[in-house]
Amino acid sequence: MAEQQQVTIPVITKKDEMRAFSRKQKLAGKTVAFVPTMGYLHEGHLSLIEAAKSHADVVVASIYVNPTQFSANEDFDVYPRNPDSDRLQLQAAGCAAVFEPEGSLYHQVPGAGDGSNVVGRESGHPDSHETWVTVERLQQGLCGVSRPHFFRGVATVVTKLFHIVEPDVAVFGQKDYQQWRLITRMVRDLDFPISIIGMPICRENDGLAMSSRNARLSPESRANALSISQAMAWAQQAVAQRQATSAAAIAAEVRQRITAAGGEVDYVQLRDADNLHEVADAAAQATLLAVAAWFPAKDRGTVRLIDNMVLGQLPS
Ligand SMILES: Nc1ncnc2c1ncn2[C@@H]1O[C@H](COP(=O)(O)OP(=O)(O)OP(=O)(O)O)[C@@H](O)[C@H]1O
Ligand SMILES: CC(C)(CO)[C@@H](O)C(=O)[O-]
Ligand code: BAL
Repeated sequence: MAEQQQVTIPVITKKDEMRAFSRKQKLAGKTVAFVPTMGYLHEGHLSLIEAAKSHADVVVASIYVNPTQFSANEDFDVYPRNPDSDRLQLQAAGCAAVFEPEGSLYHQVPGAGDGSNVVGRESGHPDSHETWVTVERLQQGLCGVSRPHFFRGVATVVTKLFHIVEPDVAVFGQKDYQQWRLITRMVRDLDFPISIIGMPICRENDGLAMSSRNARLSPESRANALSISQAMAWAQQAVAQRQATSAAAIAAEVRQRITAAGGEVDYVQLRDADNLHEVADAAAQATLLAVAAWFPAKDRGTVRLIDNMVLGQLPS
């Protein structure tokens, strides 16, 4: 019989214990890197842990499916979860501790329902959580259109996590490109003493961007979702060879290819890769080609996938 692996990594569930753990490392002269996640880990997450190890002495990861970044009609309830496997993966990757908050990270009023602050499910209690961090311009557009509560929830929970973990460095994936730029801007604007590192997208062998949500795709959708990376690869080549550089024309072609493969496109947009301003000519600067599209899920509903490629040079 195969021997079961034991979880030996410290699993910290309380905010004050997490803060004490980090402070203890710092008192011992060590630097702390932090990798926030929503769990159901894959190699993309593990690449962030690897990067974190190269930037600090000690790495802490968090697993928390943050309710406030989901609207009521989104996939909070069916978001994939597997904490046992996550803990073992983090342990094997060399993480020093994992923060898995017990219950809600948000202030809860006894007797005020689940107090989860999921938009659309708020208890409405006057003493529940009411403080939000918004990055005014960068939270608009792209994912901010179909997920209007998303970036407010992300900026707020990342702020809370930064106050709890007190890292020197935090690592984010460029798959969530707008999120990475927004957190970089938030840290600059609000003087967090934290360096933000953005790491490249890890892909499956056939090019699909790794994502926890891929687990919810039907086999047919899994095959059809390849149209996203394939259409982006077409765009990258078209710009490199100057066959097409008009942002509008490239967006239209990418949209058409994904739609033809059965995807419902949320957006296809070309933006300045640094500040996400709109661009007209993809060859005039480092240009982000960003895509979001829905494909049918294997159970019910749809799965929203995001992906992107930079046409040209990445911002620092
Ligand atoms: N394929 C990937 N390559 C690099 N980083 C990634 C990849 N997928 C996710 N990340 C990063 O991991 C961190 C945690 O993301 P999260 O836990 O939401 O995983 P996810 O796979 O992006 O989930 P989903 O796509 O279902 O939202 C984020 O900084 C995210 O950008
Ligand atoms: C940064 C994050 C952990 C905040 O909940 C989440 O948005 C994610 O996993 O990318
Ligand atoms: N990876 C970003 C988390 C989310 O989509 O809610």
